[in-house]
Amino acid sequence: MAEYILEMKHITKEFPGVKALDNVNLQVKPGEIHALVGENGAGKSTLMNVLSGTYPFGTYTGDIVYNGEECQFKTLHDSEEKGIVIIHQELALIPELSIGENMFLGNERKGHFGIDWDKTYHEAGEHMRQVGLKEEATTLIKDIGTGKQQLVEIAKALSKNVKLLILDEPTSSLNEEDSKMLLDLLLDFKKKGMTSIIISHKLNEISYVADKITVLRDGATIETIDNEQHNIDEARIIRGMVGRELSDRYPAREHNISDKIGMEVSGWTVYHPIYSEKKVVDNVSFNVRRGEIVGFSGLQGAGRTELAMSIFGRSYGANISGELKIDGEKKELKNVRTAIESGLAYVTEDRKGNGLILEESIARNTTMARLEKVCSKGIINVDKENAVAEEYKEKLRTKTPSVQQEVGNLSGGNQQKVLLAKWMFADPEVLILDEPTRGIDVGAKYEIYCIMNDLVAQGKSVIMISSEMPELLGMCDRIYVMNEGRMVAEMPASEATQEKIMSAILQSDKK
Ligand SMILES: Nc1ncnc2c1ncn2[C@@H]1O[C@H](COP(=O)(O)OP(=O)(O)OP(=O)(O)O)[C@@H](O)[C@H]1O
Repeated sequence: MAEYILEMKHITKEFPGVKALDNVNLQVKPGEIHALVGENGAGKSTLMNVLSGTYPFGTYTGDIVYNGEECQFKTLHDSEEKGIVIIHQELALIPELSIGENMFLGNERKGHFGIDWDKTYHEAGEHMRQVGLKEEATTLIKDIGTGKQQLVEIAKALSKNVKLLILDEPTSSLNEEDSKMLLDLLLDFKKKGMTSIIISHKLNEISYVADKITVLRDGATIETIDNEQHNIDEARIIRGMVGRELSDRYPAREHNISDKIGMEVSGWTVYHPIYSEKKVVDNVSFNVRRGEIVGFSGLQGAGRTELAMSIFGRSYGANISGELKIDGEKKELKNVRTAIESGLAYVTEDRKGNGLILEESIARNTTMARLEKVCSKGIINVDKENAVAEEYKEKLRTKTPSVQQEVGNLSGGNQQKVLLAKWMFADPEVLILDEPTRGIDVGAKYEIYCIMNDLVAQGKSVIMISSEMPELLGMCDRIYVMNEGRMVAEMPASEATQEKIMSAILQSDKK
């Protein structure tokens, strides 16, 4: 057998104005789990898109040798035929179709009279068993959580006879339990001889699963570290990624919490927009002071996003009741516009669905929530708009050749930065951040934390919803815990631990 199952040699790929990959090399041995790490915009996704034929042969330079054979993939289908399957950051499943239908979409199991449904569901069931997915193959995708959807994608890859599985940030929207399950599944596949490449910003997960770690920086290969030989710690990976030591993950802050309450919510109840009997948020009360960062912890489905969105101008839910006060004054925020005018901002976890217009420029997306701030006499002052966008580009170190670039062309993490810029420019008094560092590299995370510190230093209030407990513990003054739509605990961050938070959740489950 050849030493390497995959060799990518001298790969260079350019987009207008950006050299996304500059002479990149990657060597992967059969049966290993190979991690690709690097800052946002380093070129990780682009490299995998070259490999999978998403960027066809001819649009890049360099060679791909797979199983000893030189490959010139023109489509995704070409690479799949060789057993190379890529699972993207944003899952490509169709919510209204069943697990089985999704699994064989475009690759249907045919009988004499069209699709053979018995065969479809039988085979789907087999692959679901291989990934430990305990559901019926006829269950609709929209009725299962993200963790299980990710397993469906992997089962789908198995149905295509995958030999080299590529996962682009597979755990970014999974909770800790689902992430662990997925990583253990990869380790299990490895024992059976499968090769995987995994892109992730979660360095603890990389240290846990990866045999080798290749670091990309600014479109170039920096190094490949052997985790088996050296048992790599996170600090070592960070050094490779950002080219310097990052001694502290969370910037220090002078605690200057005022007695004044910035926002107070009492008895907040929200019903599901379609299943009108279902309470998604149940009689929740909380507050955040000026100068304070308050964290919201909980498992997926705890109702935190729904709570935040329903407060933010009734962007979610039906039959919303409860009282909301901003700076002691009772408010009725009937829509997003009144919410923004009342000094509230919500940075969504779903940047594509809710936050950004991908076909628009970075500049327009930055000013969108408060266009009037760059208008004179009702007309947008383009110079002013560009200057604002430039300022935030510098502040957040957004990687782009120009603020005129369409947001859709940015890497995932850089899109997140534009979303943050948009809401910072809105200059809110109360800022709700929903998973603000998802898909963000370690260096940029630090910068986002610094911005949060700046905001509270100016006397604003910040609420952070996060599924990463270390981040909540590292950044917040106070932590609320939600479970199944209810508020189940509140504690000062100084007294909080991961165990205490988990036990509050588990205790409330028993009630
Ligand atoms: N279609 C495109 N048009 C123009 N530029 C692009 C396009 N796709 C990617 N780029 C640019 O190429 C560079 C590499 O992007 P890529 O998505 O590969 O980064 P990444 O390492 O995967 O980042 P992240 O961790 O944020 O997902 C970025 O500067 C990005 O803006």
